[in-house]
Amino acid sequence: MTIVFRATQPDELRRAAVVVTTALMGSPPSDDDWNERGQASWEEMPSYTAWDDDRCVGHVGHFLVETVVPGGTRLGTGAVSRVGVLPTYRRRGIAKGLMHELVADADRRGLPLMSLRASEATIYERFGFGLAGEFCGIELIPRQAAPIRGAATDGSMRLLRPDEIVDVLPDLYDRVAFGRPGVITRPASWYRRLFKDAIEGSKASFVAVHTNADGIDDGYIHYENEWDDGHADGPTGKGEVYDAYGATPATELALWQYLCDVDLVTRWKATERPIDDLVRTACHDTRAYRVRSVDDEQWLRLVDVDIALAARTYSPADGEVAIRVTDPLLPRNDGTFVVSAGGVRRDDTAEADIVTDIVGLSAAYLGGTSWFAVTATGRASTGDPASVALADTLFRTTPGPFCGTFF
Ligand SMILES: CC(=O)SCCNC(=O)CCNC(=O)[C@H](O)C(C)(C)COP(=O)(O)OP(=O)(O)OC[C@H]1O[C@@H](n2cnc3c(N)ncnc32)[C@H](O)[C@@H]1OP(=O)(O)O
Repeated sequence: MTIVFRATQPDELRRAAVVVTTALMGSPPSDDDWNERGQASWEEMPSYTAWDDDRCVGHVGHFLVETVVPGGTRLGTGAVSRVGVLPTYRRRGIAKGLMHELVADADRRGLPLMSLRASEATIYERFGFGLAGEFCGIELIPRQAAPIRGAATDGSMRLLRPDEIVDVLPDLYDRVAFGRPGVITRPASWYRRLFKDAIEGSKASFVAVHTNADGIDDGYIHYENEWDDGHADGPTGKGEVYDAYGATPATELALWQYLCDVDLVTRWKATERPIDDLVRTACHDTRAYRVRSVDDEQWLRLVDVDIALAARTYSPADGEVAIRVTDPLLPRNDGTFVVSAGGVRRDDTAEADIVTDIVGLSAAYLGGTSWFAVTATGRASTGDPASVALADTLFRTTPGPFCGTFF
């Protein structure tokens, strides 16, 4: 059997979609789904397919987005998605061949980063991805949580009409959502998917916008609520929070104060919140905020180490640390990078304080995984624990990384 890997052609997209939905145990797109949204979202994604003769058997692709890195610069990113191989073709190196094509594609396009959400956490390190950020699932009991400390009190909230959402949100998201490293830009075409129920009015799904005292929209919250008839204390309201972005911490907290004031809801949940969520600290009673789960969120791969390291800022610290990196897939990245508060220089002759592979560097890059953890777990080595402490000071970011968008 000879498997051929090649860039997916426009007339092959629907067959690729069937392969991916089969692999991910979903339903293949209906004609309506495909015509309405599906085809367009596949067309905007550069992708590769694997072929056994004329049978499509595997697919990988990446959306072209930007990721905020520490300091606020946005770097071009291949947001990897729709990875799937037919059950009858697994464990023969097909995903490997496709991922190698995709990494090379990102490199050719000049994307300094690749990023993904993994179906299983054991798959992607072999392609250079490191776990760069986690999220937590939480529950919030509004009556216990309020008042939310630090919430802005001089603004106002308004609910968007369903027909306003696609017009208002892209610009608002771009203005207010980039407060953390790891946040990504959202292509305009994603809004109909991300806000489907609020746009169609098919559920009690809402977007509420915060307007500050100067009359400027500076935050929004996307949430749903419903009756919970199965609650032990009798019927009560419950709700789920999706996006909650404010241009300032005070605005973000005002969004949560708003949720606490929504009548009838006795319990909010959110499946994706930052690990260092300010909301927890802001609750009148911090036990009103319960962490229910912690999971891997953002897997990152540095495609161009020179550009990526130069693009981020570093925290104040005395001294410099030399990090030697190896990258079997992209040997151009092999080298020694000397990092200080002032920036980075490449000096392949420098004596290394820390030696790691591209996985270790990618994990530590956004400041979400410590060099201490990378070293202690064998992904990096050092003869000098003080260098590891210095690297952690330099790479630390506050607030920590969070993406918040599933793709
Ligand atoms: C970003 C996203 O889209 S996440 C969604 C990923 N897709 C899915 O989970 C759908 C269901 N699964 C699948 O379609 C396939 O099993 C895939 C895509 C995960 C793997 O495809 P395969 O063609 O079987 O992988 P392939 O044979 O190339 O394996 C490459 C390596 O990954 C390893 N590997 C593959 N799948 C897994 C897994 N699920 N868990 C752990 N290791 C795995 C293989 O052992 C192999 O290791 P090696 O290089 O050290 O020998």
